[in-house]
Amino acid sequence: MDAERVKVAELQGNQLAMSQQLTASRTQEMAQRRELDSASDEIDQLRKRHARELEEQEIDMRKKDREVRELKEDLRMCQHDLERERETVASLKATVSHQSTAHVALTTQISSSQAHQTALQAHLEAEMKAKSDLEAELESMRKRIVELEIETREAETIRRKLHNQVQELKGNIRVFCRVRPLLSSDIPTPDYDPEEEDRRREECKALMVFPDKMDHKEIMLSSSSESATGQERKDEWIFAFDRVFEPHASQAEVFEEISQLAQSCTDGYNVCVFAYGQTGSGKSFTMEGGTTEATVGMIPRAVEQVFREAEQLKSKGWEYKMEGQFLEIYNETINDLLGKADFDRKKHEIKHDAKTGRTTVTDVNVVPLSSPAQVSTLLNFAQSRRSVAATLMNERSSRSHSVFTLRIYGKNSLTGESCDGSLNLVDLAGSERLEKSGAAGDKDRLRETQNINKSLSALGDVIAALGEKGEGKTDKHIPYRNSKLTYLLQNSLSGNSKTLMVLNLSPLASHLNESLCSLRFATKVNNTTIGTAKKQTRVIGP
Ligand SMILES: Nc1ncnc2c1ncn2[C@@H]1O[C@H](COP(=O)(O)OP(=O)(O)OP(=O)(O)O)[C@@H](O)[C@H]1O
Repeated sequence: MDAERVKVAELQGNQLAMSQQLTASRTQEMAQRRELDSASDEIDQLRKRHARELEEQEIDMRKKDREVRELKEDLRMCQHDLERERETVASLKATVSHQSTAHVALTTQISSSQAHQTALQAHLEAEMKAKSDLEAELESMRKRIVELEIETREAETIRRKLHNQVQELKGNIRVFCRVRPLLSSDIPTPDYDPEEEDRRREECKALMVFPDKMDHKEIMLSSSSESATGQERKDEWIFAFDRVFEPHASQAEVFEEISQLAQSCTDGYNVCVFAYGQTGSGKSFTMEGGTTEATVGMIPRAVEQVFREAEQLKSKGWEYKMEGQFLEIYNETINDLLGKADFDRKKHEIKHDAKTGRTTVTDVNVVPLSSPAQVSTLLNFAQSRRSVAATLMNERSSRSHSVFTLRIYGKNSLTGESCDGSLNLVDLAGSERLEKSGAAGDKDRLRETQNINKSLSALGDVIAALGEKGEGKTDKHIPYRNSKLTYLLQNSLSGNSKTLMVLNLSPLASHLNESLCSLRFATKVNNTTIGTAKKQTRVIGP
């Protein structure tokens, strides 16, 4: 039991200790509970603070998130910008590299340009120097030109005088002889026979010979006949003229010899060119010619030459005015070929102005001319009027004289000189004799032929009288009034006028006698000189 009591005491001591311990524990627990409470308060506070802080942090976080997003966006934008900038940089780099290449090239170019510029500068300076030298030279040339122009004008005046002297030395009356070729119309048709053609050609060759192969001044005609005693008789006639043109001579060759005379017109001289010969001998062909360049005749060529000459003389101060008239003399009556009516019925009178030396014909058309083309229109017009007249009066054109006159008035504004010349181109009526003309039984034809013969012999007489006057017989009467033709041409045949007669011949043996008559008439003219040295001519024959 003691043990028990001891035990109980022990237990009670344990219990007390334990109760003390419990109290202590309780105190401790209380303290701890207080501590716990304060800790829990503290925790609450901490929690609250933490929650607040958390909330603040969340707000902060959200703010930060937004900022991050914004920053990200900014970053993205920046990256985009950066990318773009990079691209720009890359392209700029490429440009820069390109530019630097270009720069290098440009630098090279600039330096070469500078070198070129330097060279150009030097060249320019040299050119400027050359220019000023040239200007000085030009100035001296200008002065020289003015001097030369004066000299040229003086030379032109001298040339005119010399040209005139040359023309005078050649003779103020010249005669050319032109034989036309044998034509197909000369061979009889129908029943054309080539042997007959050959025979005629041989006959022509035997009839006319041109002995002077150098100067072409002679023509020899020969014929053989049987005398009464049965002996063969050969006759030869040699004629010499200023120029003889063989059948093959072209219009250009003939004109070459005449062109000098055309020039005299622009120098203020009167020139007459006559075509003389029997009908069909080639007078119209020589004067008017055909329509082609090769066949065009003396009238258009002379007119062309006068216009050309006038144009050239413009540079020497000459200004020309030209006018033309075209008349026909038929049966001693003047007809105006440029008249308006089909057939000229007006009465025309010839008037000479003693003061001016000008000849005018009343009531005729004088056409101002400014170009050769106008002249050819005028010739065609005259030709058509002649054709009308020809149908009205059988073959009239060959039975009348046609006179184309080109008047040329010139004034030189620089030298004060003036001139007044005329070019008369005359297609004379056929020169056949009465028996050949078939006029014997025809009264009208007889009158025509007598008039033609009268005017042609009047022309011969005037020329012969002019020749005598030129040889010293100063009081010699010149029978200009003996025919309308010579009266019309009075002023163009007298003084120091220049006359050319183109004697046209047919090559046919059947025309021998007509040809001889024509040649004798032309020889009479050729032996005449107006005021200057007489020409040497010879005629041999029966
Ligand atoms: N040199 C020549 N070359 C070629 N044909 C020519 C030549 N001369 C004249 N004829 C020709 O001869 C023919 C007669 O010539 P043209 O009419 O000129 O003679 P004409 O003497 O004027 O005659 P008419 O007195 O009848 O007017 C014409 O057919 C013409 O073409």
